[in-house]
Order: sequence, then structure tokens, then C-alpha cells
Amino acid sequence: MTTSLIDIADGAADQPGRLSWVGMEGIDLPLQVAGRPLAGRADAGVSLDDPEARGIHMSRLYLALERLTDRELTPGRLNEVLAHFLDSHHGLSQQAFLDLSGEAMLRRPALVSPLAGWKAYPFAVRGRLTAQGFEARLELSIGYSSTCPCSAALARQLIQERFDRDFAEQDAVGFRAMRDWLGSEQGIVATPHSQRSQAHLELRLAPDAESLPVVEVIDRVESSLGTALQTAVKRVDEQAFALANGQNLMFCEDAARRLDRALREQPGVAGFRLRVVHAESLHAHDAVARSAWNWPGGQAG
Ligand SMILES: Nc1nc2c(ncn2[C@@H]2O[C@H](COP(=O)(O)OP(=O)(O)OP(=O)(O)O)[C@@H](O)[C@H]2O)c(=O)[nH]1
Repeated sequence: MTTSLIDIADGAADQPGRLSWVGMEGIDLPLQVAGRPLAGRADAGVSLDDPEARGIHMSRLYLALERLTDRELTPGRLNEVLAHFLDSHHGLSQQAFLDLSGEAMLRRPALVSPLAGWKAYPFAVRGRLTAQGFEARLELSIGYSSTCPCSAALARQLIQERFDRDFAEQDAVGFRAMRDWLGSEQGIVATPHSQRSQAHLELRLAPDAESLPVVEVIDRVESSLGTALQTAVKRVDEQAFALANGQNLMFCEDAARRLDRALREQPGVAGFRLRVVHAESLHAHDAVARSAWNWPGGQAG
């Protein structure tokens, strides 16, 4: 004889009331993003709109996540799972939520040498299914290098002053002497400071977006900044990186404006909010700039 298991979640609530979100946070979930498997995390929930119901059915949400594990993550698949959340909570819930996060691994080529290496890009995908329909957001954090334009100008000024001192006595400076001086630490007396910086993006995906534009956005951001963090590096790559930094001197305002312009043209993106953080080596606090376009409330903050 089998005993039927008591199910108190099916009973009435001690204290009736609606809840805006009920579910589970921090579920381990293998995902596939940018063509590769990764260790992901999921926060899955629904609203509890029946004020009398004691609880939702956590296991139904948990089991629905399984269909995300063996295929590339797409907005369509996110929508499917959210629809399943609501179908399995008919009469209880009218809104479904699913946040997925992890680190996308991309292989990035060196600047000059034929080498390549791996870079991890933290991401989150946030899906909502409500009476207004399906909405998906993609969040990405992308590291880059920024060299301070003010520091670069001040360093150039010091180099000029050093030049004045070293060559003031001479009417004409010979090519060879000048060349040697430019190649010496005694001549190039100062260098500008640069910092490892981060662009944090929140993107509203267009309703017709068929895929997550993870690689496309990362490529666009890195090419618009010009100073992507490198992976495998030989000296020839390091020299190219030094040139790229010198040709792309950036305050945080410059970086934010570049990204704002680049992301407005990104197919599949209907709006965004961005924040760039320059972890200054000049001082112990960060320089930060924010921007937003087609963002609910117009908020950049
Ligand atoms: N609703 C709810 N369930 C919880 C919570 N903490 C743990 N659970 C457990 O989650 C398990 C799964 O719940 P259900 O999905 O309702 O499981 P079930 O009744 O076997 O499955 P169904 O027949 O599909 O409803 C139960 O054993 C609950 O006790 C909680 O805070 N709220």
C-alpha cells in the first residue's frame, strides 16, 4: 500500500496575501553561451497572486530549467521556460521571472602574434513574462585598459622640459643624438598612468532578437574602445598594446561616450544603461561615468 504524501503547499495560507516574487535563488545550472558549456546559476520565480494559496510549486520551476541545459541559451528558450512556469502555476501566478548568470568563455587572438588565449566575461540574462509580454535583458562586464589623457599631456610636458635642459646649449640637434635621446629613460622621463577598467552594460533585447548578442556586443565594445585586455602576449603584442593605449587616451567620460554611440547601433538591442569604471592608479577611488538610452525611466544611475 502506498501512502499519499501530505502537501501543505496546497492548503490555505495562515495569513492571506499576494507576493510579488516567490522562487529559488542560486540554483546550479549548466548552460551553453557563445557555443560553449559553462557553470551557470539560476534565480527562478513567479508571483503568487492567489492571496489564499499557501505556496507555489518550487519543483515545477526547478524541473522546467532542465530544458536550458543542453542547448545554446536564446531569448526564445528563456521565453519557453517562463511560459512553462506560468502554465504550471495556472490560477496562482501571472508573472514569471528567470535570471541566469555565469561567465562566457571567449577565445581572443593576440594583437600581432599568431597566439590566442581565453577570456571570461561575466554575464547575466534576465527574462520576465507578464501581462505585458516577454522581456529579456542581457548584462555584460567587459574589461579594458584606459590611459589618462591628462597624465599623458603632463608627461609630454615633462619630456619637453627635459629636452630643453639637455639640448639648450646646442644650436642644432643631430639626428643620431635625437634618436638616442628619444630611446633613453633619461629622455622620456615620465609616463602617463593607465588603469584596468570595466564597462558594465545592461541591454534591453529587441523583442525579435533570435539570439543573445554576447559575442557581437563584446566585439563591438572592444573595437570601439581599442584597448581590450589581452590574453596570450609576446613582446610584439605588448608593443602594439602600448601603441593602442597611446592612440586611445581616455577619461571615463570618453569611454562612456564611445560605448553609448557604439551600442545605439547594435542590432538586437532596443535600449541600454551603461556604467564605466576606471580603477584609477592615481588615487584609491574610481572614476565612473554612466549613460542610458531607451531605458525605462531614462535612468542612467
Ligand atoms: N512553496 C514552498 N516550497 C518549499 C519551500 N521550502 C522548501 N519547499 C519544498 O519544495 C518541495 C517541492 O514543492 P512542490 O513543487 O509543491 O512539490 P510537489 O507537491 O511534490 O509537486 P507537485 O505535485 O508538482 O506540486 C516541497 O517538498 C516543499 O516543501 C518554501 O519556502 N516554499
